[in-house]
Amino acid sequence: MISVEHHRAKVTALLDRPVTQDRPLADCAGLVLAADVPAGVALPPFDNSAMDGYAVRSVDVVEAGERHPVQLPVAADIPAGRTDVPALLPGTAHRIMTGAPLPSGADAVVPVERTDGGTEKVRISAPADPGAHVRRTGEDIGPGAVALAAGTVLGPAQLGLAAAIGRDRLPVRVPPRVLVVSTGTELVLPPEPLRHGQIYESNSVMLVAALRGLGCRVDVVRCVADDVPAFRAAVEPRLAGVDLVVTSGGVSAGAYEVVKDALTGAGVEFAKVGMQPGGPQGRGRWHGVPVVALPGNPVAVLVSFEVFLRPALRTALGHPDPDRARVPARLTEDLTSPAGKRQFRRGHYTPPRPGDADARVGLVGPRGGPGSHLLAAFTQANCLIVLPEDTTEAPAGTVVDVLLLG
Ligand SMILES: Nc1nc2c(c(=O)[nH]1)N[C@H]1C(S)=C(S)[C@@H](COP(=O)(O)OP(=O)(O)OC[C@H]3O[C@@H](n4cnc5c(N)ncnc54)[C@H](O)[C@@H]3O)O[C@H]1N2
Ligand code: MOO
Repeated sequence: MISVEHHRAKVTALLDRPVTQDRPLADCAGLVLAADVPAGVALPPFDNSAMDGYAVRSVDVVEAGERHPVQLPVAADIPAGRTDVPALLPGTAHRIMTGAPLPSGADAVVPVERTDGGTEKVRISAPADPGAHVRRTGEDIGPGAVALAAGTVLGPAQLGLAAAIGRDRLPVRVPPRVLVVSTGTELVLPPEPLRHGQIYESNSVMLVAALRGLGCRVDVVRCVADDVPAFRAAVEPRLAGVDLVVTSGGVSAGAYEVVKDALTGAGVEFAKVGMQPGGPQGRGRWHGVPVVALPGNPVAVLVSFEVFLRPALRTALGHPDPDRARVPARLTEDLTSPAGKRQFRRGHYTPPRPGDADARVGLVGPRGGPGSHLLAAFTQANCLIVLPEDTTEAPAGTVVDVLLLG
């Protein structure tokens, strides 16, 4: 039996060939930036008004007040987008809109609410300090500064900044193209009615959703029979276009272990990992393509994804924090776990509240038993409870680690 860490390191090494690509911004959300991006322009690129109002010289409105407004001729109108802005002469005002360039000679903006809104001449009833309501060139980011550093996860704000500095593409770590293959002669797809002994296929649906959630492009081959020639015929022709194959089923100790039988000796190693669920696992390369072979039980598939594939893929994608958040929590029920195996139980975590006796530790209760077929219970879970290899009993009240599923 091999350890969770050993298998995880092997799976991570299998995927650690980052590919970078320049992509349109619209296709970068959630991905990781592969290189520093310098600001091509300053932000703001020019001094501009933060308010709809009047650009003035602050010295011209020093005396302005509600009872004694200062009247100035309005010499120009500057909507946002005007590129030929005339200079402001002493003793005059320019009507100006938010985002419009501040005319040279002006050093402040009086909001329209502090004026009578005139267009020929304007009565100004409040003074303005130098710099009032002016957004200075480079105040947000200076030209040439690193706007986004390599390793940044590109969310809406980061993509917005890239657009604002004039980028339409960014260099990103490219998620792999994955082929998901579910195996099992018992598997059928709706609308076919179930005959006794058959079940509806669900593993590939989970894997496709989980992989797409990481940005992977995913193809799928569902319900491959437990027959080695059938498996080869279904998968081999599709290897050329993919960076990773993820299979489910056919890896344990039975008489018809199609994935194990097809890939043993062909570059993929199979082993029992000291964990529950997700004991039987395989990984390696087949015709040079990385293969991760997961067991068939649905809960084992999802737990294996969480423990091995998700962190390995996030590492390959350059995420600074490939792992789920791990927090302590107090068990609300007694749990048991097999000796020598790390158990990942599906749980529901409630964070601590300020008034709680122990405000640092939340509560966690199991959802369903340890059986790796209990998928309905998984849908009620928001975390995995981790019981270490040397734990066989964890009574209610024990503080355990939980992985938050987000
Ligand atoms: N003698 C032993 N038997 C088993 C062992 C063992 O160590 N010795 N390990 C058990 C564990 S743990 C698991 S997990 C399973 C893994 O077996 P396989 O990977 O060979 O998976 P299958 O036998 O093909 O399927 C297991 C289970 O899951 C259902 N299944 C499979 N694929 C799907 C799918 N795509 N959608 C929905 N359900 C699926 C399948 O019908 C079986 O019920 O082996 C144990 N046995
Ligand atoms: O992967 Mo199996 O759960 O350990 O049923």
